[in-house]
Amino acid sequence: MIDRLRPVFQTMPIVLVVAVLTLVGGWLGHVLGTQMRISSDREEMTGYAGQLLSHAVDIMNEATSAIDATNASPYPFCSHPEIELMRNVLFEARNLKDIGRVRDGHLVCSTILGIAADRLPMPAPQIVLFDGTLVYPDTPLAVSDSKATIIGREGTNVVIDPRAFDTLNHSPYHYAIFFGDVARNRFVRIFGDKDAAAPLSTAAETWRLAGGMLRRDSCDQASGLCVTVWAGLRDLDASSNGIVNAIMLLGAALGALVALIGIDFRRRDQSLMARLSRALAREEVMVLYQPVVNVADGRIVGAEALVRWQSNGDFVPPDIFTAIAEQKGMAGRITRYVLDHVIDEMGGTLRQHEDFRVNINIVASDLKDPKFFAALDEGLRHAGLKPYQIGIELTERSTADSSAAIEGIAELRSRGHVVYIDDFGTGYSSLSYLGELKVDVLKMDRAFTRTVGTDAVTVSIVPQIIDMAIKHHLAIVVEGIETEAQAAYFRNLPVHVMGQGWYYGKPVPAGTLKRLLERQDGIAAPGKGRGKSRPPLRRTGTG
Ligand SMILES: Nc1nc2c(ncn2[C@@H]2O[C@@H]3COP(=O)(O)O[C@H]4[C@@H](O)[C@H](n5cnc6c(=O)[nH]c(N)nc65)O[C@@H]4COP(=O)(O)O[C@H]3[C@H]2O)c(=O)[nH]1
Repeated sequence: MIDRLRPVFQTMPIVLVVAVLTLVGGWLGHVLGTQMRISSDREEMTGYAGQLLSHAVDIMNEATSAIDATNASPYPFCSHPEIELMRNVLFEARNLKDIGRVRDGHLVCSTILGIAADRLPMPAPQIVLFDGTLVYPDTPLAVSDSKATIIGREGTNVVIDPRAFDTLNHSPYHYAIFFGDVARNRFVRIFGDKDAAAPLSTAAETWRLAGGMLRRDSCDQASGLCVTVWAGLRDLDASSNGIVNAIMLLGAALGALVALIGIDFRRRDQSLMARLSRALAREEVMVLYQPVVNVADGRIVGAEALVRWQSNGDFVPPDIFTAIAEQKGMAGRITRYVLDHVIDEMGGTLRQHEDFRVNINIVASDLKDPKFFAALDEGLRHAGLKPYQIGIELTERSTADSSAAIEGIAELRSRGHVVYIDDFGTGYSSLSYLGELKVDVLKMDRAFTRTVGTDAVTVSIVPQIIDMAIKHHLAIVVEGIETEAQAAYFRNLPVHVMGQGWYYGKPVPAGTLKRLLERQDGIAAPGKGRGKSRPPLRRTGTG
């Protein structure tokens, strides 16, 4: 039963990660889509309110002009010529339904009524503006059963077409137009929704999101008009649900994609580690040796062991797979593999030449790993080598956990190993930190070597690093020497340094290194010339 369920348990975390990231992506998409929707709704409402206001301004201008033209009539009050004049004025107006003349609070004549048989009383205006303009909103008309807004001044009234805004209806928005004395916050609704609440403020623009409504009020002091536009969020949702849903789906799809890419990366890492594990077990990983020379005379005094691995025919850079192996807890296996190969392949040479040294690279976790220390002891004892013949290289990164690094380094040195700080200058270490770490040798990163012979500003750091290394009694290995100019620069320094780089030799198999050594007197023939170029074995002075 458990076996049958195993695949389900194995795939469950993947399904969970994909589901969670899909939901998170969908939720973010929804939030983003809603924000975009609200901002586009706002934009649309602003445009709509602008159209309403400009139409309302046109209507009020028309009303004012009609009133002025009628009041300027040269004819007797409500005479036939005056009514004729009023009809001509009305003919020119697009949004007015009637023009009438008023005396003592009564309508006496109008373009539609002609001369009223009975004088019709006008209701009290709802608002009287400072220039004497009277506003009668929603007022029953004498000539029909309908109601309309009437504006009057100095004995003339105009009836505004109650359908003047019909062409501007725009679902899902509602609107209302207010008119009055904006500065004193006194106005009445003259058009639009009867239940509309008065503007919340007389500012040029006010937004309110409450009660499931998005509302915009805007007032224009010059014309005395305020426009209020609002819509229910649900109605807005319905009109733009498509876009929000599309963005939400896109977010969900992106979330799922990120999850799948992450899982694929993890699988690749895992399968890379599975392949590395197989390659180590089958001894398919090679160890090459790069000569370390005495820069003064170019003689090989040691070597650095470097791993080489080809997976499915492709070369995998060692810094990449060792870093992944470190994350996956597999780096210790590589270290022990390299150590075993160094002892197997170079043990004879090391026994023959006691002042020759091969360095191995280790990682932070090795410093705390009893298996590593046991393997070192066992390897040295078995091969009959001196501890100082196996140098230990640690990158600056490996020493980030300083207390563990200090302890591990002290342990290695107490056993007689020479400890190198690798790629110096690229990471964490300051020279004072180096003092605390108490290593023996500083390997100056090849980034600094590259600047020698150029105008690069960083070249000025090289003498500084060397000076401070001397002050801390550290020996120096310069990495990445590629040209004669670089070699000459370091050869001519007043201090003795070791060097490593393509100029002296690329990493080569053990057999090739041994042949190089055979060509070199003093190494090829033990005793001959020995001691001419000893590598720095121990830190001197305070160390
Ligand atoms: N451009 C240039 N490059 C030069 C020159 N001279 C040497 N090199 C390269 O510089 C690197 C020196 O090794 P590293 O600083 O310890 O840096 C090493 C080390 O951090 C890591 N590594 C290699 N082998 C091992 C190993 O066995 N264990 C662990 N933990 N890390 C290893 O991978 C890094 C890269 O190793 P490699 O690719 O072998 O690259 C090597 C070497 O091939 C030169 O003149 N010019």
